[in-house]
Amino acid sequence: MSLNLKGACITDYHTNNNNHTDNNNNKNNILDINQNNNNNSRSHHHNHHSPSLNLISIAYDNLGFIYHHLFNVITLKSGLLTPLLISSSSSTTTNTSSPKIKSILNQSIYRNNNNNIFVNNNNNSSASSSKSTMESNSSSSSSNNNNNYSSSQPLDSGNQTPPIPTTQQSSDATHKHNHHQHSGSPPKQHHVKDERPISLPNQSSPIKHFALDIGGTLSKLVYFVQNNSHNNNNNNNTSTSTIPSSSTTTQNELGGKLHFIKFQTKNIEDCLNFIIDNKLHLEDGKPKDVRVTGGGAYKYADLFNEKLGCRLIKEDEMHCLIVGTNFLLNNIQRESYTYSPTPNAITPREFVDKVVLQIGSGVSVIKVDSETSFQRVDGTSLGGGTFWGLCSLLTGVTDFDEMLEMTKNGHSNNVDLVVGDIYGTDYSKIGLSSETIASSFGKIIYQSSTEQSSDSSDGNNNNKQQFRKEDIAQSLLKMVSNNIGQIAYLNSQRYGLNKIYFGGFFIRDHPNTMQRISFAIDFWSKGKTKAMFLVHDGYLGALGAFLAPNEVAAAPSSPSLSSSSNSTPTTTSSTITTSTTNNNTTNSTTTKNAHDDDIICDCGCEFCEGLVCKVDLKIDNDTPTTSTK
Ligand SMILES: Nc1ncnc2c1ncn2[C@@H]1O[C@H](COP(=O)(O)OP(=O)(O)OP(=O)(O)O)[C@@H](O)[C@H]1O
Ligand SMILES: CC(C)(CO)[C@@H](O)C(=O)NCCC(=O)O
Repeated sequence: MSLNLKGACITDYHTNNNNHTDNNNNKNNILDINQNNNNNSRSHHHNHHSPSLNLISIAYDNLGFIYHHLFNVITLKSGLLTPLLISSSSSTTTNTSSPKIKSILNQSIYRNNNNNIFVNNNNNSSASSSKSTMESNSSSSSSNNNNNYSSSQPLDSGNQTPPIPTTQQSSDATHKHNHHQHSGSPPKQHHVKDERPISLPNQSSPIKHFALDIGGTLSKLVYFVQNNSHNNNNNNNTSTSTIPSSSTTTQNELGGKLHFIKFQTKNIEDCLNFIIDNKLHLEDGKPKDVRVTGGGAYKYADLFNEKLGCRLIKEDEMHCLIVGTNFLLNNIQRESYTYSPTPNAITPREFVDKVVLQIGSGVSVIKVDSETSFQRVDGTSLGGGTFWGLCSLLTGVTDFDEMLEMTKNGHSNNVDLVVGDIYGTDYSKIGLSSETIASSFGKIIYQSSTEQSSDSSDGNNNNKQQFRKEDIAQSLLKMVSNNIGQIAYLNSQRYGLNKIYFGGFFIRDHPNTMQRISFAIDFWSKGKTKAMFLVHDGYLGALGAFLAPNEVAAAPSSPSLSSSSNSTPTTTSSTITTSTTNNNTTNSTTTKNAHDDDIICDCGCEFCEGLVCKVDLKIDNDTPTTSTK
């Protein structure tokens, strides 16, 4: 199947109506100041969040097959696009009287935590709040449990129709793997539909290596699978049950895919077993070098050597992060998107100075000056690990996906102290609405002490049980995301940059998370700074390590990144600046700028829509890089 994505240049991803998404929240968060503050430009910006634009963003959704079908069916074929665009720019209200439009507005597109997309009809709710939508998601998805990928799924299953996932579905390979641990020997087949692969249709030479980013929480693996000629252009589930060995790839087989999978770092053995089972580490039966970034490159170097017999080549984390980010922005047309729909939210063709925030366990803030130069300028320990850890402590839930589900059904104002609780009204003089969060979790002690004075028999603080897990989870998510948003904004101001890219597994396209961060940036910058998200947000570093042999920068206008970055992990105050050289690495060539032509996926994989890299990666695995330690 050939997919011509011509014209689909807007890469907004928006899952719901912003005016509705935070239905429970928008009365009590820091960002709602502007709703009551006429002086704030965000009230204007809110107009962009009209249902019509949400629809446009749905229509332009960059995340897969639903985009394609919805866009064609709803907008192009029905001719709805133009009227809706006009409506969105000229009015804050949308004529929703048409049954067709009504049904579309009640339809939400979701990309769940497994990066799969599905449509949900909220026909019973004209105000399709996140809560009601996600509730119906749960029910719709549970009815589709049979469609889950299982660990018996063939590894190279890129030609399959995407499943309708469950919202509770575990998304990392560890869980899948653990199901089989009792057997003593790990299964040879693993769940690998974890993240969306990137198609490399023009890849002409074999890629023999793989790379890892071993972080404090998750270990991310990137590997290449050459297209199997007899699987090509074939949508049925007949792929081989194991990854074709890299040593079996030949120059005759054009094209292939980059695959992405993650494991919990605390179960690093799972990752090693996956590599061993699929012989990723062997070439002609002999162990080859493996490129690893993240703290685990240091911590687990010996383990890799012992278990795989491989030499571990350490790649600098910040360096890989920026290499991976730049590569994606340069080469994957549909990689970046904004949560808030704006007309110019397209993947930039030219390099833009930017701030990149990596939200992993902790947060790194990196100022990127050019293709070849960057600095880590800030960081905070209040990151994804904070949310996960505190949420687990306070709610007893340990699964990250379950936590995020809980946030959707929470009312954080039950635990957060808002301005109205303190003032009894707005504090409009300084622009604070009564519903602005004055103190995250500030209401807990207030309510606890009130309770205690009336019932002092509870000496074990059991009265805290009155707080719902969902409310706590939502409050935590807001607290961490608002804080990250504020730090991001302040750093963008510090350097006069108006684009902030967010990476790291904390994001994972989660609507509430993106909404909080986007609103924070939007609010503080009065709409001038954009929060951008990336489809492969969790894999930036791993991809950077994968590209490290030659660090291909695909756009001909851009020089190849040649790094001389510091080889030691950075601290908050430290700076890494890559040297600026315009020398393309000898073997690093590009065939075309990915943006020059329409993106046509010819591999038959619906997952590849818009995630096609036209570059022919000439990676010389034998050439050591400057970042090799
Ligand atoms: N399935 C999941 N399991 C665990 N954490 C998840 C999951 N999905 C998302 N997360 C979030 O992602 C965070 C980890 O993100 P990421 O993998 O980017 O960081 P890391 O590389 O492990 O950390 P660091 O870069 O700080 O060493 C977790 O702290 C959690 O907030
Ligand atoms: C330590 C790293 C770089 C490891 O990825 C990350 O977790 C981080 O940036 N933490 C924040 C540390 C700080 O700057 O306060």
